[in-house]
Amino acid sequence: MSNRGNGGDAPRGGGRGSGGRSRGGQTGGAPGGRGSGGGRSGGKGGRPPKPVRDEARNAAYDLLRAVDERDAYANLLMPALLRERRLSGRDAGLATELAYGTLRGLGTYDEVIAACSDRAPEDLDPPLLDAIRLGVHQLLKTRVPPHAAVGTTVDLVRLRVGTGASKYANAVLRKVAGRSLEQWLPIVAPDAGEDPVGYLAVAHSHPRWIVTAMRDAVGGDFDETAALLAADNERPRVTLVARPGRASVDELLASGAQRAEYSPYAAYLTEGDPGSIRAVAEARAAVQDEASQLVALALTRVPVAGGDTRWLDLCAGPGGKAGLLDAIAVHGGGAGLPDGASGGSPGPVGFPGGANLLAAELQYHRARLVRQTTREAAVITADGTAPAWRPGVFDRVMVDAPCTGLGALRRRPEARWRRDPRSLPDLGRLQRELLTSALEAVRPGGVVAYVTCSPHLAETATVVGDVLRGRDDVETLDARAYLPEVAGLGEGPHAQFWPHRHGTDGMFLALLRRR
Ligand SMILES: C[S@@+](CC[C@H](N)C(=O)[O-])C[C@H]1O[C@@H](n2cnc3c(N)ncnc32)[C@H](O)[C@@H]1O
Repeated sequence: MSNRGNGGDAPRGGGRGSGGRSRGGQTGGAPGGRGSGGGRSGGKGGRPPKPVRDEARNAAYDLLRAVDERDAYANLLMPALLRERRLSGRDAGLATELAYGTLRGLGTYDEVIAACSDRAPEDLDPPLLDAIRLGVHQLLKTRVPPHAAVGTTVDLVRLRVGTGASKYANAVLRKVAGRSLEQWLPIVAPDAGEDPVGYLAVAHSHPRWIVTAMRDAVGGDFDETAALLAADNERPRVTLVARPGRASVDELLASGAQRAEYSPYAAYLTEGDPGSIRAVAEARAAVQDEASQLVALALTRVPVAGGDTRWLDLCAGPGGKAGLLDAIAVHGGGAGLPDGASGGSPGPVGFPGGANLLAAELQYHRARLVRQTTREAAVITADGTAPAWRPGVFDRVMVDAPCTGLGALRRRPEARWRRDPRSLPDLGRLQRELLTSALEAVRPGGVVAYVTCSPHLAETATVVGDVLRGRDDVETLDARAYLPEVAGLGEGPHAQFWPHRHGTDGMFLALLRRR
């Protein structure tokens, strides 16, 4: 992530350049006096002590380098890296926290580094910059003691980058250690009154364009935007789904999970590896965000007159929602739930079962993943905009459209720096085509769910509004009415989940009935 898009384009505060570099661990005493960070200054005129290799920090560092050098996806690479290094338990937790936290926070950290260095972050050698970021994260966002944060980082730079670079890192980090994050922000962030977007971008480490999009999506409120951005920097909880008729929430609870707040199929896993739970290993249960479960459930709850046997998932890969829809279609929404109850949810579970799902996915390898999450569904590799089916044959259609994924930034730590606002027009065209195709595929009286994992208005209400403009054959339903267990879904008629309100991904749902 040496080039992190336009995240750092906020005007810098007065601190830039105020902390001139000094060498060899002699930083001249960092102001603020937070213990001055310890660090490695070496013996009197002698050689510094032999660097110690810290496996957790090395793994975190290697992840940062892989994300920068080969565009690796952190959440895919990290588990493999931990296995390869034989890191488990606390070490695995530390490596993951340090790597993900650094990736999330580097928009803030680069501003602090800029204030403590005579070179702009973009002018530093990327391997050195990543190591310094790792050190800054420990200093400003963790309870790692400052001397350990500086010392382990300096050792890491000596081992992995070079001795000269380690002196530079030492000098920068000792300056950083002189202040807390709260003390740095007024120095490095723009004034919140003059440039609220710039302030939020630096304070919460998001590119400006995402701050603007989130602000618009929450209705312009500064504090709510700040809460949303802060939630993006939190580690998401692990939520499991018990696919009805295949597993039960009680089975997940017996495996150590906790009852969830909203979805009747959900349980929260607060510790441990989901893969070690038998129902998950057997694909009867899975890891699935609660909002993903609820938008699928909402589609199945809408009453549909007449036959209700043919369902379509138009964008099914990798198969999360298809896995749940397939189970509900076949077994019914109440299967596996206690009699007359719907888990922790007061909402009805609705559909009685007896339907079949067709799951379509453009990419072959993703269609193969859908086959692993479903049991009874027919899975095809197909372009949803050029249907392989006759029009008007489906009773329910899910279109979970490709999008920027701005609602899932918590679980993809580097994503905010990779997403590009220039992708919005192409995505918007595809979203409109897919929704139009879904409305053609559904029969009169049938229902379509349009879903995105993004709250960006250009991908949500605007798409729905544009597609429906001039059409009198589609009724917009109040999606919130089919999610009675969840408050705070917005002004309607569409429903918007939020990380800061619901602890879920920022999932959008529109429910549309063909007349
Ligand atoms: C947001 S993801 C769907 C996630 C999925 N519903 C789930 O819950 O796991 C969007 C999917 O649409 C697929 N896609 C993109 N263009 C498509 C098209 N024209 N027809 C069908 N699928 C398409 C992408 O490959 C991607 O797998």
